Amino acid sequence: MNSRSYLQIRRIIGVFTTRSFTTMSTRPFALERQFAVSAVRRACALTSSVFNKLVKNETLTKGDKSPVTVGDYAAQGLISIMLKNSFPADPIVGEEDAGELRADEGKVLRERIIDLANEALVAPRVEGDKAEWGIGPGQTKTTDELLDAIDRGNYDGGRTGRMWTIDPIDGTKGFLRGEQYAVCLSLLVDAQVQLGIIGCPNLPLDLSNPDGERGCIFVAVRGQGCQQIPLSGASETTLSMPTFTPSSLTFLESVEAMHSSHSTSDIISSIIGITRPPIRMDSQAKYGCLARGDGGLYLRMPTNAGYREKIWDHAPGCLLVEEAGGIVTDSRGLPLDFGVGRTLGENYGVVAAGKEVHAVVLDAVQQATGVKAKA
Ligand SMILES: Nc1ncnc2c1ncn2[C@@H]1O[C@H](COP(=O)(O)O)[C@@H](O)[C@H]1OP(=O)(O)O
Ligand SMILES: [Mg+2]
Ligand SMILES: [Mg+2]
Ligand SMILES: [Mg+2]
Repeated sequence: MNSRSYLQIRRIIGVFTTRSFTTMSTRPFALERQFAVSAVRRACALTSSVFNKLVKNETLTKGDKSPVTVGDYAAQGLISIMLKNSFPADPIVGEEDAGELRADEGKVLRERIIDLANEALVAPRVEGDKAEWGIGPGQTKTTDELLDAIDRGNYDGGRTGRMWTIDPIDGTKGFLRGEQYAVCLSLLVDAQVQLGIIGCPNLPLDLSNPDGERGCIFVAVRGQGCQQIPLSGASETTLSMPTFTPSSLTFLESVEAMHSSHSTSDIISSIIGITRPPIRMDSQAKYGCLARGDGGLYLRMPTNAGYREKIWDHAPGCLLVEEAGGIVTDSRGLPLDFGVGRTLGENYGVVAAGKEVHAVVLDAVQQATGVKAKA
């Protein structure tokens, strides 16, 4: 072997060794996780600042009668712009679209949303932020760029490939009341949630100390556990659901009786023998609370046959709970299917609980609703 071919072989071996070492030492979805924490932290800062300055005419009512604020639009635009810079090939299933903002009547709202999104984009980078994600000084966008970014959330979803879900403000009614809401982001690959993250700016780090520090991020990567990070800092705590017995359960449910049937939950609760009152809370913050042991059960029982649950309302939270050791199914006992499209399809509700109690709860749900178990 001449010295040139020897060097070529050494170079190939060198490259190969370096590559495999990098792959081995980097956990799957490490970059996506770092990105997601950064994007959700920035969006939480945006929504908190909106709440403090929100005025009455900055909220619209959508076709389904639900409210949407300048904060929802600006936060979706911000995350979408960051995604376009970071993972340009990945499609997005986002809750909001810019249709109403493009019309003449949307002009005032539009200008306010551009200002909010640009303010959030140019905010100084903090540890973990990367310039190539399109954030930091000088990274402003034009009106058209921002509206297009919001509309990149129009992907139809489906069973194959990578896709992100964005719910820029989940629990908009809670947000408007100054109570709980969440900024929610997830990454699905072939309809399986691989990364889920929920930022809860108003949630106490410890629910038993409501006057203590507020603001939590919950994040999970499949196979890597579920962590809580204070919104104010970087330290992480790994969460694991404690063991509950059926009678020691406290359940979590929506504040809004239109979103989840309180009366069905009451029946289920009396079948199980739960005596404690439910913790009522808006948004996917409930999934984060469940993952960290604030109550051992989250029930979401349909109120009208026509409503279809959206994938952005459950994908991140579902992974948080599973990674903390819980089980999430519908009332038939089937896993939630994130591959149907933008919705979960026909609505069989959501039953999320610790693994020791899930079977007992499911049985009670089926007794109360008449839904049959499916293998
Ligand atoms: N009729 C409905 N049934 C169930 N969920 C609904 C309904 N209308 C809106 N939602 C969505 O329920 C979620 C809030 O749930 P919760 O009541 O648990 O806080 C939100 O995603 C909200 O949309 P939005 O994101 O627009 O607020
Ligand atoms: Mg909404
Ligand atoms: Mg939502
Ligand atoms: Mg929303």
